Amino acid sequence: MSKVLLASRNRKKLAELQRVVDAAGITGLQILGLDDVPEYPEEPEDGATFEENALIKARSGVRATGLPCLADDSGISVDALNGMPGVLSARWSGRHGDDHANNALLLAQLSDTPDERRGAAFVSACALVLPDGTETVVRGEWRGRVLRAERGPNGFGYDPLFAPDDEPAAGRSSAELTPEEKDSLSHRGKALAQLVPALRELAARG
Ligand SMILES: O=P(O)(O)OP(=O)(O)OP(=O)(O)OC[C@H]1O[C@@H](n2cnc3c(O)ncnc32)[C@H](O)[C@@H]1O
Ligand SMILES: [Mg+2]
Repeated sequence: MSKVLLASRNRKKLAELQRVVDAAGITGLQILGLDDVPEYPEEPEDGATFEENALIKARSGVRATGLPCLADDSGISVDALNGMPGVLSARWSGRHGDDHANNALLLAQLSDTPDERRGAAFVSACALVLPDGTETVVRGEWRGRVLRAERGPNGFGYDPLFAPDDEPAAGRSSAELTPEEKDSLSHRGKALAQLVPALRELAARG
């Protein structure tokens, strides 16, 4: 069984990757999380772009474990905030990973922004780095609008505040989509879809 490490502390990303791999019918690929490998010092996510940060995470995973390594760096880019929070999305409120505080701050910052200027995009860059040094970086984007209050129980992070533009999601936040609906439309779904052939090949190596 081939192994790939998802160098992420976010369990929701692990679940999304597992669903994409299962939906693609890829068998023979075991996805490990950081909890499944010996602890190693993680480097700061201090890149200027999602792509740089995804590479930082994937390269350090390969260096530490010798396993093929996948990493996602993602966030929400709000038009009215000139693309911020962007790479700072996970720590926008100053407390890393505090979804509730991050969402509250974003809502407050946009309180005077009218509906027609609440456009935003979720962005995901995914990097796959192999022990032989091969590096592949892909990107997916998901356009929508920032709502005026949180809505819906699913997903994570900014999902309750994000209303996708796509017709099938009409009138719902991304936290009101089923996991399968989110995968088929989302930034991460679009990025990971581009890596499916490489993951299939990894699995086939046994
Ligand atoms: O770095 P790792 O360990 O992978 O996990 P993380 O949660 O810190 O992930 P990022 O550094 O990539 O930060 C991404 C932030 O952007 C937000 N985000 C990314 N994808 C999202 C999604 O699909 N739905 C909602 N929010 C998302 C979420 O709030 C995250 O805190
Ligand atoms: Mg992070």
